Amino acid sequence: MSWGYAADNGPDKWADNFPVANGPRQSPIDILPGEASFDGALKPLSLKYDPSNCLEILNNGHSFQVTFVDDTDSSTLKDGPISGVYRLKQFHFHWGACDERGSEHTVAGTMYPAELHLVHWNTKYPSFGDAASKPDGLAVVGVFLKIGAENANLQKVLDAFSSIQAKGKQTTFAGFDPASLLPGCLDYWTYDGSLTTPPLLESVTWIVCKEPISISAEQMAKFRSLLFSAEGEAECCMVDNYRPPQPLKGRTVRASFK
Ligand SMILES: CCCSc1c(F)c(F)c(S(=O)(=O)NC)c(F)c1F
Ligand SMILES: [Zn+2]
Repeated sequence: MSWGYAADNGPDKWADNFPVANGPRQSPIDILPGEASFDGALKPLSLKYDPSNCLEILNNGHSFQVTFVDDTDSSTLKDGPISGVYRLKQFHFHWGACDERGSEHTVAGTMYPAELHLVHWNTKYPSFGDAASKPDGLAVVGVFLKIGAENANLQKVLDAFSSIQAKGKQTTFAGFDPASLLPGCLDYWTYDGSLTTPPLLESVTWIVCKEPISISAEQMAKFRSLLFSAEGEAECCMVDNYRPPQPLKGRTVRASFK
């Protein structure tokens, strides 16, 4: 049976097939602002995305993701805590069955209803797949979602959900600007971590934005209309697709802000 988020294949079982689940730099973590070290050497994030790189939206059975053409340096992440150029590969979300849970990172124990992940790979390596196995291979920008005003930019993504309700469904999705999902303030925490889904590779420089973006309760409910299950299978709502916080194991979390 493959991994998932249910009792019999969820986060507590992942170590059976992916022993790195108990490794030294696992994600997510609980971020304690009072214990983060301000680092004046950290640069502001430089995110430059080209909406024409946006390719398609798909339900991969664990989340939905929007994938980007990544054969040139037209949608990139630079500066911040990283060196070199990282290319945007895809973005996806994690969310809960109710507004009280759903994010992967927590802030002093506070869970948000959802968390956006923008996945980038280091162009010092020839491909995403190659980078994904290197300690400095990936950089993921995490953005918390909180319940509030309707998010018109996010609505463009939600409007595509009818075409990707079941696992394996995908449809073209063009001209979307992922920068429209970023908060106004790009203050961030950063630490060395991992993918939060199997294979849980310890190759991610995490960049978690302090400021959340807003989503309305109705929009959040729409996330929960997606299915983990494929067409023809017993319907299983796609909810609670988040891994809980993992041990810090001596890692330092740095802050780009005072
Ligand atoms: C080899 C995975 C294909 S790309 C991908 C992904 F699909 C994903 F879901 C996460 S995550 O661990 O869930 N969130 C940080 C990633 F990090 C990724 F890089
Ligand atoms: Zn993720």
